[in-house]
Amino acid sequence: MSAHGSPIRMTSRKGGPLSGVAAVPGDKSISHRALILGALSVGTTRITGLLEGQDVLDTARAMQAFGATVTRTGPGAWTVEGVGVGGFAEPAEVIDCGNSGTGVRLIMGCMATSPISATFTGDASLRKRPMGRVTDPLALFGARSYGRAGGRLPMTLVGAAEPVPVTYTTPMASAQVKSAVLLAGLNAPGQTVVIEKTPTRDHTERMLRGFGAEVTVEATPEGNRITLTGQPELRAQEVAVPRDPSSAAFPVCAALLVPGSDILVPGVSQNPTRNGLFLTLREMGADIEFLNEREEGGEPVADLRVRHSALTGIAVPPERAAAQIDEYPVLAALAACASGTTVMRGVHELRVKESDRIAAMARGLEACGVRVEEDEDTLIVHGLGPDGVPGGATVATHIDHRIAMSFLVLGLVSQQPISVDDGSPIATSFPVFEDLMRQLGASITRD
Ligand SMILES: O=C(O)C1=C[C@@H](OP(=O)(O)O)[C@@H](O)[C@H](O)C1
Ligand SMILES: C=C(OP(=O)(O)O)C(=O)O
Repeated sequence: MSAHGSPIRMTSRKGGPLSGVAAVPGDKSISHRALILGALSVGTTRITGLLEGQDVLDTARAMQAFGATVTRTGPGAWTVEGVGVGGFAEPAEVIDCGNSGTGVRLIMGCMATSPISATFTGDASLRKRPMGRVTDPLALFGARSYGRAGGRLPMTLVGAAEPVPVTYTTPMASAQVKSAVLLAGLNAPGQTVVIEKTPTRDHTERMLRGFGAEVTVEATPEGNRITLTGQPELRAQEVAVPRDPSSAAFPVCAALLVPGSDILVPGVSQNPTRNGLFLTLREMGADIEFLNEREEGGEPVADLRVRHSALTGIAVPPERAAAQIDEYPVLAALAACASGTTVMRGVHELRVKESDRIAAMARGLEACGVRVEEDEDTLIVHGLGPDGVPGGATVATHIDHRIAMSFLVLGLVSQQPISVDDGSPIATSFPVFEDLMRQLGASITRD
């Protein structure tokens, strides 16, 4: 599943206002976790609203390989018959996680404390990404890993036959690392503790509790101290996956940029560990109304009414980085059309995503005529104001869905169209992106 086939060149160009309802698909982070926790539970978990993007489909296939029965019963409707904590079978095949850092790192976590081994691989993007950040803490449980230089995939992980519980302070703000440790802790006796200096998305903690595990979170001077009591019996659940705020970011930013636009984006998570972009956009002058605030699938959600707005560059608070980590590419594209400068600091984690997102955005924006500055931890975009971005370039996306979608959004307002060399990775997280954007009135074509 890691082959992307032939590249799909796509182009976006200026057109009329965007209007209508942008019902974006299910949350990717929660979809992975629903399948994984379903596989680790006793009984049949029923999931609705599952994101049917390639990243999540790869996790579904992996759960089958470890012994769970995963069945699609309708659009976004899936069941998982779990094998219980500690019940994973040794897979007979290589686990190919495609483009998904979340998939591979969480799955490594949940097999690391079982007496089985598995070999993991992924596409050319995932094979470049660092896995030491999960295999280091997993080694403390007793797991061993054999990968390529620099802790790269392909990699074989040998699970601990007699795991011990672990107390681990995450060295970087990463929900994937936190989650890998907590999932490994499920099959270790006693209490596994993760301390994180900066809070990151908390779906694993919320969902583990929902599946019946004992998880406590305590605020300490060192940061959040998350304690999991090992070897629980997880019980199958009904999971209604809320819509993905990281996907919502694309139609939201497009509507803010295209003159005359007025759209509604229903059911967007307002989980404080995920809503950083919306706070940032409001500080830039965005007209976003949060309507009908409620709870869905255990997450606070709201319907967003978004209207075209005059935007001003700001310094994004670095402490907000984790809560909008996947939204920096589209924020950088939007910042190019703001008046003034947008400063994004504390963003070094962007360098180890599907691509080096600081470099990919900087090179792409420069090709479109925008002045940027970067250092290891910073991206600064000098906005050209509405109508100021020349465009007229073909941007390299480096097998990165968010780079592709960000430049397709920018092309809706640049003076000349913008093309991306390969839009096929969009299917990893937002398979209906083109249709949804076209229905709103955007001009996005395949060349
Ligand atoms: O746990 C998750 O579901 C995710 C965590 C983040 O990655 P890091 O843990 O590398 O920050 C994020 O970028 C990714 O898209 C999804
Ligand atoms: C970083 C992302 O995903 P992952 O790490 O799961 O590949 C993303 O979707 O932006």
